[in-house]
Amino acid sequence: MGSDFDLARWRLRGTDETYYIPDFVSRDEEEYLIRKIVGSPRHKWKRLANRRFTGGEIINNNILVTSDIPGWLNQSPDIIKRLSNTGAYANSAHGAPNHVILNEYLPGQGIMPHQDGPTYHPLVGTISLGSHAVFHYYEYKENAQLPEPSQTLNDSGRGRAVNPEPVLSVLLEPRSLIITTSRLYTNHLHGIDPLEEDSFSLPLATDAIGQGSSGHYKIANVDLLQGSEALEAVRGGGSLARHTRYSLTCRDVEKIANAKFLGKR
Ligand SMILES: O=C(O)CCC(=O)C(=O)O
Ligand SMILES: [Fe+2]
Repeated sequence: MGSDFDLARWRLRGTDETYYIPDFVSRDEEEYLIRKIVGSPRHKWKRLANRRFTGGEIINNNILVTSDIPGWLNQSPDIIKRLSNTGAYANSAHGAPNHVILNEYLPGQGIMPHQDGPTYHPLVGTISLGSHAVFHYYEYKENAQLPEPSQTLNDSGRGRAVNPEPVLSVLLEPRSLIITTSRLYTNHLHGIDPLEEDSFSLPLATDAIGQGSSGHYKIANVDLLQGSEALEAVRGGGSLARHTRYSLTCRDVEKIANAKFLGKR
């Protein structure tokens, strides 16, 4: 993937802020990366519920203490370089991700709708390995400031009610990359439902009239899907069983501290 990568080609219809790139890593690379993830020393990851972190620790004032991206992510294959070659990180402070969060999901596990917050340049690249997921983006309810604890997500969204109907849903195939930027990053939330399988509904006949092949499918990237199983499930109103999924979420932390200086405090 050279630096002439055509990012615009992968933009999701109807958005200015989301790019879905299927087969961002090959099957061999996927297998290699999963092997490295599963075999990497657990003490190197900061653990939080079903999430593991690498690539440095963020301390309370939004500073990355060390940049510690493991060799299997930035050597061969050099996923970090491949991400920066998409051009998506061109305007971020370092022009490339310097922080990676690894999430691990068993079938039936998801992640509550949340925002990633202001620590990062407002752009995240998410690589899916091992299984698909359906990623939903949500918006806050207009003028709603009432506390709704069941829908309170993280500090950035505390007390704001969320519209439970997603504004955008994307099927993330294994080996794909999704890039979320700008308003969808800063104003919306994102999450994955805790399901063992994802079911897809057919578009209503009335909706489909004049809408072309992808008309009103709930899955916004139906035109960009590569796998026949995924296409069949979405187009045919079928379902896809989830397997263990690993996601690598790659961001640019804007302020990097001098680790030695911090250590002496
Ligand atoms: O696993 C994913 O695809 C999403 C993870 C996520 O939203 C996060 O780490 O902030
Ligand atoms: Fe997130």
